[in-house]
Amino acid sequence: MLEVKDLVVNYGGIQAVKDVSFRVNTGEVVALIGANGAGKSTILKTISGLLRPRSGTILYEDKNIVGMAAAKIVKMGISQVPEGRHIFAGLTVSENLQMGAFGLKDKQAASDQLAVVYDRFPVLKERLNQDAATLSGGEQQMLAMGRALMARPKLLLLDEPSMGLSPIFIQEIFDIITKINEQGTTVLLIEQNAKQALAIANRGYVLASGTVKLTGTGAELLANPAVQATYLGVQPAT
Ligand SMILES: Nc1ncnc2c1ncn2[C@@H]1O[C@H](COP(=O)(O)OP(=O)(O)OP(=O)(O)O)[C@@H](O)[C@H]1O
Repeated sequence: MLEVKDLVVNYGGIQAVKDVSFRVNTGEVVALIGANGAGKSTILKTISGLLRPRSGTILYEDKNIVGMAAAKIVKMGISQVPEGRHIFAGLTVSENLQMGAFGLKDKQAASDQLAVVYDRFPVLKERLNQDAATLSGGEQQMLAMGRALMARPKLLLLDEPSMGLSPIFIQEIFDIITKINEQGTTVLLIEQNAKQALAIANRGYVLASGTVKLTGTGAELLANPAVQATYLGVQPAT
């Protein structure tokens, strides 16, 4: 579905992504993990069309989407939930969700999809007239995910969905991601919470300093001593 090849992204003189290649197959959950500053968010923003790479290709369903406008990329089936959620704080829950449907062709499609989103996130239905700013952190994350789902994406990009959430909510968010995937949406997830991300991922890539250092199935990476020592806080055996 998605093939990123030899991606290089700079911010002025800073090379944030040095030479990254990876792929996401239809139906998978793929996790990109890595420390702060490894380049994860930059990669997602480049796929979404918010940043232009210096070089490299991003093939989505066999078309190179580099240089396409972000709105066109959404219409092609890629939606991103940004880091920090970026919900519209002055709008209600329902207004936020309707904003996510801007690319859908007709009102009926939008209202059908709204029903799907309320079914997936009952808490949003209970609060549809509440100002988004007054939602808890976990509810805001659900709203941001619900808004991205309003566009009926084939590929959902999630930037640190567990950030700032309590442990019980983190588990709930990962369970929801699994359910969204089981219902047919392919997921590319970036996370610092490597343990839970790899636990739900079919495959993962470990990034450091702007390049891919390791790849494998979620289970292989969870069992890898280097990943355990660096990202999972496991002390090496002596
Ligand atoms: N707008 C910007 N201008 C200049 N440098 C930037 C900008 N955004 C990111 N960078 C730099 O690019 C590098 C990669 O940042 P990026 O946000 O992609 O990392 P990340 O892996 O997502 O980190 P985190 O987990 O902390 O969000 C960092 O060194 C960062 O300082």
